[in-house]
This record gives sequence, structure tokens and C-alpha cells, in this order.
Amino acid sequence: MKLRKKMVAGNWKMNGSVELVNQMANAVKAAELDNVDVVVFPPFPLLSNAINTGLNVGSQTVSHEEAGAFTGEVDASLVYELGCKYTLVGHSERRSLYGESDSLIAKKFARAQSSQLIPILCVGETEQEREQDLTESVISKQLDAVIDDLGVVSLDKSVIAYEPVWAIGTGKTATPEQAQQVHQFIRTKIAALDADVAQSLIILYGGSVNESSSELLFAQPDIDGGLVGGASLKPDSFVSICQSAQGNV
Ligand SMILES: O=C(CO)COP(=O)(O)O
Repeated sequence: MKLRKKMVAGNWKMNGSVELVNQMANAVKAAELDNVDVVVFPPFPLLSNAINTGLNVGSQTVSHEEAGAFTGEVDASLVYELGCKYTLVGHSERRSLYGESDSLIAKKFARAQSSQLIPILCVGETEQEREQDLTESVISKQLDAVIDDLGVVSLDKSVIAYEPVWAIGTGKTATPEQAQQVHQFIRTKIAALDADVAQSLIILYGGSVNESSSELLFAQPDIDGGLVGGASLKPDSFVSICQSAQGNV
């Protein structure tokens, strides 16, 4: 059975500075995190700085279009050419604040992969959907948008991030059991279509992860690491979250 390597991703959202890039790079290097894939997602203008420090870097979004007359959009192939390895797609803030639909997100996912970027597909339910017992159907629909368009094998070169909307930026982390339940649901759903893809798929948890909650979350059998927002802006906190993943290989 193939062992999945842990991954910790830091989504800086619209935060950060050249100074923070340098501090983060120094902190990550000093920690010698060999058994965990550490990736940072700073805003576009900081991508080159971050790449030049030797950090693994991804973009927070890409356009679903190829290069052309799309003012303000950023082409996935340019992001790859700069040296990024990953891009987030379908973050809940993109879905709710910028109206990104499942079908647009599937197009971005495809565009990322055809540009050799690894898409990290973000899925998750709102508080209201959880209360109405709709968590699994919401997540199924979000996954199916990609699976129906591109086939289950497209998930082979991707990462899934389960980010319950009610846990993002609220300090209300999902309990390890709540998160594990959804991660297991995702892996089982995909295993029904392709057992090998499901077995090797990295599924991250995101939503108020911090250095106190990360260890137990990452110890769950279907949680392969984290997608960290607020705590990824503090080098000490981020490194200690990465260390808790390293201890949970
Ligand atoms: O949205 C997130 C990461 O993509 C999570 O953000 P917080 O860790 O700040 O809750």
C-alpha cells in the first residue's frame, strides 16, 4: 500500500509582504521539514519572491481561460512558468465572494492541470447545510463537477481540501472526528470509482487549524495534512503546524 506523504499548505489570502516571505522561508528552512510537503500560497505579486527563496509555492487561483484579452486575470501556464507547482481552485471565498460556480471551478481545475499545475480543489459545507444534514450531498456535488467533466483519473494529479465554511476564520475548528468523517466519506466516494486514485489522494483539512489543533487532526487516518489560513501568516505557528504533520507520517 502506498503511504501518503503529509502536506501542509499556507493560504495567505490577501495578506503578506516581501518581509514575511523572507521570514517564512528562513523559518521553514531552519525546521528541516523533510517528511512533509510544505507549500505557501502568497498573493500573486509575491510569487516570484517566494519562489526565489526555494519555498514550494502555489497561486490562490488561476483563470479558466488561456492567455488573451481577460484584464486582471492570471493564466495558469504563466504561474507554472514562474515556478509554482500548485494552485488552489474553488476556495469558499472565491465561491461566495466572487460567484465562482462548480462548472467554472471544474474549468479552472482542467486549465491548471493542462498547465502542469497541481490543483488543490477546495470543498466544504456552510453551517446551515451541516445543520440540515446536507454535508455529504454538498461535497458530492462539488466533487462531481470535476469528476463528471474530467473523469475520476483527473483526481490523480490533484489534492482535495475539505474546508467547512463554518470553520474558516472563525476559530471553530472541526473536531478530529467531524473532519475524519467527511474525509472518509470523500475517500470512500472516490474509491467506489477508482480504488488506486482514492488510496493515493491527499486530502487536507482546513478551517481554523492552529498549533494546538493540528496534531490530533493530522493523526486521523484520512487526514493527510492541512490548508492553513490565519496561522500560516505567523512563521512560528506555521512551522509548528508543519512539525505536527511531520510527526504523523
Ligand atoms: O480558508 C482557509 C485556508 O484556505 C482557512 O483559514 P483559517 O485557517 O484562517 O480558518
